[in-house]
Amino acid sequence: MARAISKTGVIRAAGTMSGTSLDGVDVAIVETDGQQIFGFGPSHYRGYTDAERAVLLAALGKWSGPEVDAATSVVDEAHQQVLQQLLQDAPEVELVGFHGQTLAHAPRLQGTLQVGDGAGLAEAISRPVVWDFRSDDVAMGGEGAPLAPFFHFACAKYIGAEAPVAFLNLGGVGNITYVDPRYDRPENPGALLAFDTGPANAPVNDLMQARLGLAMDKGGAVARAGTVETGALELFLAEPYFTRMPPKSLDRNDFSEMIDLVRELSDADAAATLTGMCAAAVVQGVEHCPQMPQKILVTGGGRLNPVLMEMLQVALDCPVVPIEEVGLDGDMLEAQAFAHLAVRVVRGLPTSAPATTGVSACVGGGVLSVSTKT
Ligand SMILES: Nc1ncnc2c1ncn2[C@@H]1O[C@H](COP(=O)(O)OP(=O)(O)OP(=O)(O)O)[C@@H](O)[C@H]1O
Ligand SMILES: CC(=O)N[C@H]1[C@@H]2OC[C@@H](O2)[C@@H](O)[C@@H]1O[C@H](C)C(=O)O
Repeated sequence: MARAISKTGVIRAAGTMSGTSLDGVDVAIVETDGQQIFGFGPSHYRGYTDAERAVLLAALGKWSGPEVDAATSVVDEAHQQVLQQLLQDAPEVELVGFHGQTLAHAPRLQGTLQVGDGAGLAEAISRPVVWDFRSDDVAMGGEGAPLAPFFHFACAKYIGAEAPVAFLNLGGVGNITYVDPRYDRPENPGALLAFDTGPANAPVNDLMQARLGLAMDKGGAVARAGTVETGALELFLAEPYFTRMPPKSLDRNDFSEMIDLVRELSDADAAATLTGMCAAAVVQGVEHCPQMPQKILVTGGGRLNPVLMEMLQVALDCPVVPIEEVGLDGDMLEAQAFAHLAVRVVRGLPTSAPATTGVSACVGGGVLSVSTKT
């Protein structure tokens, strides 16, 4: 017999995220009724091994075939392991939101692909699992991303924001959510505006890997020694993506040719220029906001890069701070988002809106798979 999910009240849900940086799987617990956040629980992280990362990298940009099957197995195994670990600490978890790993994203063409078998996961951990969060949005004309905005709205209420704030996620790709907390619900027109700002850390990571055999520019040390090459920056900003009105979204490798713009530069200048491009894309993005947010709360690994944070602070006319400043967890926010969204799905609440993904009407995506075990 399947475990029933309570129809009202607070649910202790776990959410997972395997992001575009391909570093590993985050899992985190949120206590929520799908609208309000009541608290946060423990979290875990399970890194991918080099061999696993190579399997995922080989499948990036592919829609089917043996590479995708191999990547799916890696994703399934890593998620089962990290969730089994979490459930030892928190057996009371009632529901799991399983994002999976995005391998390809072209919402207006082939669609969007997040691999991972939610039905298999539900059996493996004996919990109901909500997964495939993005397909319904894309089917209704949306970008399928970003999806964290409805959670950001709840976070803005949780931290007691009274004026518009922005959540800026700097992972492999950057995305921003403008939240006006004076509205009651995230689906109210005017409450949210969200979109991907541009590439964030992925190009710098790719540069570090190709030139120095490093996974990232830790602490921005390489960029700190260099100078931004303005000609390359201007060419980058001439990309039509930046003048396109939001909502809009990107695939990890949509800007992979950026690396050509810095090919002739020294390591330090190339790193500084790619970091400057990430910052400039965010600055362009902030201009799309209805008004300057009172604060920009930065989440994701980019908040740990002081060079990037300084570039943002110099260019933007409002405080740009790590999200820890308001008591939230910048490493786990995306995993927490999918816990919250899973609860919204089982409660029949929408997970995206025209202002967050460009979808034709509010939609509650996601597939619910229930374990057959008691
Ligand atoms: N100490 C650090 N210094 C500089 N950069 C860092 C540091 N820590 C993390 N990063 C950057 O942040 C990246 C990881 O960010 P994050 O975990 O938010 O990505 P993700 O969740 O995989 O991506 P996305 O949100 O696009 O799915 C690293 O690959 C690196 O580029
Ligand atoms: C298609 C896809 O997986 N997009 C991711 C990616 O990583 C960051 C950015 O691009 C964002 O749009 C999204 O993830 C976050 C969690 C989101 O949906 O809100």
